[in-house]
Amino acid sequence: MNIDGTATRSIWVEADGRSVGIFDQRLLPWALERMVLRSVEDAAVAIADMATRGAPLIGAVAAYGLAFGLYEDASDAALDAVHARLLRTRPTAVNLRWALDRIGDAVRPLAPSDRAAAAFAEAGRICDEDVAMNRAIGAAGLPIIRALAERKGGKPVNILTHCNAGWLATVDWGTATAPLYMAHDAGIPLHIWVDETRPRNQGALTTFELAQHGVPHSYIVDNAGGLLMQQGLVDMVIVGTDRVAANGDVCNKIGTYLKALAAKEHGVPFYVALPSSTYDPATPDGASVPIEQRSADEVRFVSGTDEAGRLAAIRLTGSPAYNPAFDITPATLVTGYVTDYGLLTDAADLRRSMAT
Ligand SMILES: CSC[C@H]1O[C@H](OP(=O)(O)O)[C@H](O)[C@@H]1O
Repeated sequence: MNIDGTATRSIWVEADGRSVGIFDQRLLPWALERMVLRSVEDAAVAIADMATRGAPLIGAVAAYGLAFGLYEDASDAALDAVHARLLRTRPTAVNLRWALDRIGDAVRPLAPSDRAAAAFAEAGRICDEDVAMNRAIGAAGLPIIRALAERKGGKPVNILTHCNAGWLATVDWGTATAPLYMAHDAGIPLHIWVDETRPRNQGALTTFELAQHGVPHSYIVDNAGGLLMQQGLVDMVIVGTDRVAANGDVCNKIGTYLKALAAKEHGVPFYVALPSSTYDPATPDGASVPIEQRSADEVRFVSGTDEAGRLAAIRLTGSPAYNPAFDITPATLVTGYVTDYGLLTDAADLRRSMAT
């Protein structure tokens, strides 16, 4: 997508051909700073601290991280150790394991001297395929929005989204946002309600993306969605996901479940956008997904950037805090899964289409 009219991805190969660049998402949307990742630790710390984030993107960064490790030591033991180090960074998004396993499977049969370059190339393919999957998700979601627009007879379609499942969370396009960008580009009038998504406020990243693309939107507090649905101001909800279990349960950013409950109550269709790399047939149900517990300080402090673009934090309370980063939306609350295989309706449909 674009920043100030210049096309960019969220991750790119640097000129040396063996390091990668990313945006430091802790500083967005106020400061646009790039970071170069050259080592396993660079990649691991960037993922754990959420300098880079979003299920598909952390998979891509981890894939390059594994290649960085192999440049240092391409033995079987090093491969296993680096795989384990990167896997420990964040537990919930299945894309991380998916990408690490894919690189491991691709290079293990090779001679150690060939492994690093092969891993780096495979990480590039993961990135390119992610872009293609997100484009396909956009194409699958576009008819849903077009149908709503026809029903509204030219009035803007109001769509609520939670967290950032945009191009910053993927390699390009985004999952939940791909249909929004395609609908906007097709001339369909849209207005997006963007949940702020405490405590990390990924909604601010979504506003940055939508503003850059010229998509009308409003930033709302996390608790506003219920009222807006009650008042008929939401035509559909679309969110991304970090893992979809075999039974169709959806793990996504904390707060998603409440939006799904409100949507069910008010008859608002609730869609989940995912690439096949986020479907995990090995996890039977939502209760089996490991929910990341992040630092209590993410709740106790509000973080942002100061006038100079430096990270700054304001303390809200000294009390103990609890910070589960994700929740589970049961499959029964999901209207449909917008995927690179098209619009899928239930767990059986997911299994048939996506399981390899
Ligand atoms: C398309 S990304 C899915 C997902 O990633 C986000 O999590 P985080 O910001 O913690 O990495 C969020 O749950 C998005 O919906």
